[in-house]
Amino acid sequence: MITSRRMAAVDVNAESLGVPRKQLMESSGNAVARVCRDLADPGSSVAIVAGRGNNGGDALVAARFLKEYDVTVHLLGRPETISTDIARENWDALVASEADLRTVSDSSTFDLGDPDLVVDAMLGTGVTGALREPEATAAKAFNDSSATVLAVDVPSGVDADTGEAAGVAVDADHVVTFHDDKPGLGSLGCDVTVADIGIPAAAELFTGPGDLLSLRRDPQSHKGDHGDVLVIGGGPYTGAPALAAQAALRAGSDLARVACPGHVAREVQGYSENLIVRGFEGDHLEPDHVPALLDFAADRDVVVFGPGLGDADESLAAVREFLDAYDGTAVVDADALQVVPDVDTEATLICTPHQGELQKMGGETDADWETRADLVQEFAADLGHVLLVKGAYDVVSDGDEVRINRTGNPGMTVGGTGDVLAGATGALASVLPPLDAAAVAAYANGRAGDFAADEFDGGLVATDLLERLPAALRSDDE
Ligand SMILES: NC(=O)C1=CN([C@@H]2O[C@H](COP(=O)(O)OP(=O)(O)OC[C@H]3O[C@@H](n4cnc5c(N)ncnc54)[C@H](O)[C@@H]3O)[C@@H](O)[C@H]2O)[C@H](O)CC1
Ligand SMILES: [K+]
Repeated sequence: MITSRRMAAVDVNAESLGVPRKQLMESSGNAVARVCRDLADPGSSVAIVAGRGNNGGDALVAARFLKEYDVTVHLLGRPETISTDIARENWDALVASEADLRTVSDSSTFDLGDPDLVVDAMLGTGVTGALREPEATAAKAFNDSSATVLAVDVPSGVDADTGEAAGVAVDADHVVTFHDDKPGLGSLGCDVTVADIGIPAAAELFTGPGDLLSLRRDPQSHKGDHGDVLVIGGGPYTGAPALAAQAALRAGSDLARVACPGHVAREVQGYSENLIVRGFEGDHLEPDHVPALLDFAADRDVVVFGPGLGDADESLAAVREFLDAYDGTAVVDADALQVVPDVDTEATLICTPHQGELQKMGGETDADWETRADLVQEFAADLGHVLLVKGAYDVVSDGDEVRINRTGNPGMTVGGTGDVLAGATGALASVLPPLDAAAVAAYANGRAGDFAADEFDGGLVATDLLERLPAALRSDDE
């Protein structure tokens, strides 16, 4: 099963792998034609009803493949209003080929005729709200006709994720959907064919520019909608919590707070006036601090636990106590990771170990990334948490799905890049599901590192990543 949102991401990732959308449309159209041949005998009449988006484009391709049928193509709207270049190119090819074409400018000019088969390609995953005209009139005509109705990707007017319709929708006999089954189709009671349209498995497995699409902001949003992240760390190290908190801001969090020992607090504040810093007594985290930290964490979206914390027994005991009682979302990094296998927590954890830390947690690793991916997936399932295991190929898994990130470069072995990643993961976990947050953070952190390496090669430092995170999180596909 794949949601519309994930499908849109995978589509862009396929494009970045060198498989353009027009090629996918050709495969989709071919698949539509194959199902038409299963549903209607050669020589029968087929009405292809195409909308102005890519769903319509799929069916315009199908028209070229159905030479042995009596095909009429109805375009809902004027050709100038076709909304994508690839759909328009396929329309133009039909015009040049003198296919039997009708354009429907308004609902009064729509005449379905009496076809044996209707191909519903009015709207696919691009639908918003109830069907407008002339689509609504056309949908009623399909539903009233005795023709077999084949829907392209999803019956027009139906939400592919929920199976619900905001108003009138096409009642299809059969759906040919692309790449993978859609969650909303099962409840419709029609036959579903899933057609492979040649999207490489790599477009789902490897993070890519499509993964950034989920970060688009609602223009109506308010302060706090994009995250309030609390970094708990510092002690032996002072730079690490400051880097993590600044990374949270650069990755889009509205607020970033740091809770750390008092002497660290002064330094962290000195690094950046953008941070809200709270010091606690003593020179490292102790169990006595936990009740106040739990209170402080309760109103935050995500806690990032571990940067610069050190591995004093008392600090690790405090991490254990905190996680035992905490039920929010936490990114766990650095020395805090080693307690994760022993805690019984209600919290949603995203653990960000490098391979040494993974082994310290009881996980296994391997030089071959595919084997490592299997091992990480199994270990994530055992732990019941999301793992982001850092390496030349980062492996992200929630125990069910696996994503691999290939951005990044050897210059990133410099100190502090892991703290940046942990902070960015915290910010993204305020706005995305945990697996997506980890995958997008790994992708953007590596991409920021690649931008920095263009300038500084092996001399890049962690603060270079901070500056480049916003650009690394920006989608070029808008
Ligand atoms: N990788 C893939 O999944 C591929 C999918 N393909 C097909 O593309 C469609 C999605 O195409 P898109 O252009 O994004 O959207 P639609 O064609 O569904 O619709 C856009 C079109 O419709 C108008 N519109 C929106 N809502 C309404 C409404 N309620 N009433 C009337 N009109 C509406 C909007 O203004 C646009 O003009 C996917 O389903 C697949 O079929 C690719 O071909 C191959 C790759
Ligand atoms: K459709």
